[in-house]
Amino acid sequence: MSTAVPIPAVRVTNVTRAYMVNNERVLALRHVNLTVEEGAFVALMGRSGSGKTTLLNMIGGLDQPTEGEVALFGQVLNGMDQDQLTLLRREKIGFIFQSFALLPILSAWENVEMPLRIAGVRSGRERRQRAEAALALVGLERWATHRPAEMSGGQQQRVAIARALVSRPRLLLADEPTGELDSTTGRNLLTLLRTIVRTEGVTLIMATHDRTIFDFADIVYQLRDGQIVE
Ligand SMILES: Nc1ncnc2c1ncn2[C@@H]1O[C@H](COP(=O)(O)OP(=O)(O)OP(=O)(O)O)[C@@H](O)[C@H]1O
Repeated sequence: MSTAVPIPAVRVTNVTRAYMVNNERVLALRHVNLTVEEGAFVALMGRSGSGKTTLLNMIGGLDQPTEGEVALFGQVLNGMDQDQLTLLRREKIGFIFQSFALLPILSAWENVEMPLRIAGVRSGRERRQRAEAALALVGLERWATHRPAEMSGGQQQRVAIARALVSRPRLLLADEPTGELDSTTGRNLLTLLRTIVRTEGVTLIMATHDRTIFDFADIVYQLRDGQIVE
């Protein structure tokens, strides 16, 4: 009798990424192996330039490995064309950035519904309801009609989290999401993200150099010079 082994959310196998800089080969990642189980909150810690963003970009299908393989939920990304990668990102991944990346002329709910517009959800009513539900998840239901400039940094990042969640992705990728927040707001945001991982069953991979992550993540991997060292 065979026991079913769960398929991990992310499997990175022997990934190397080389860039050419002034005719020199720079290795942003060197033979990285990483498995992330579904529903886990995993942090990638390391100094600036250690390869965190490059690794997140590989996992999100935004960049291709020079060597090695990346698989999401058992689907190998290598060899997919841009259309397939775009579809995979749209359906499976929510992205959160350090700079929030909200559109300033749109209200909170209009920012949050944008991925649904892009994905072709026709019904305005459905988009609105889903955007409001995502805003409620981050505690901003009363801020739906406000524009980013009327909100604090922490609130703007929560809008960005709602936007990342509105398509109900199975994987969230966050690059330094607390980088522009003061430490109390940063801790509140990490608490919220951990709650979302638990209640929504989503998998979260976060790049950070903020050491408070040790209080929140299930597993913290250290990157140094393009390698996972512990
Ligand atoms: N597009 C690129 N072209 C050339 N070199 C790059 C490129 N992207 C990254 N690198 C190099 O790869 C290495 C890893 O960069 P990466 O941005 O992944 O690090 P990081 O840990 O995310 O840093 P930070 O915290 O500053 O974002 C660095 O040496 C960087 O200069």
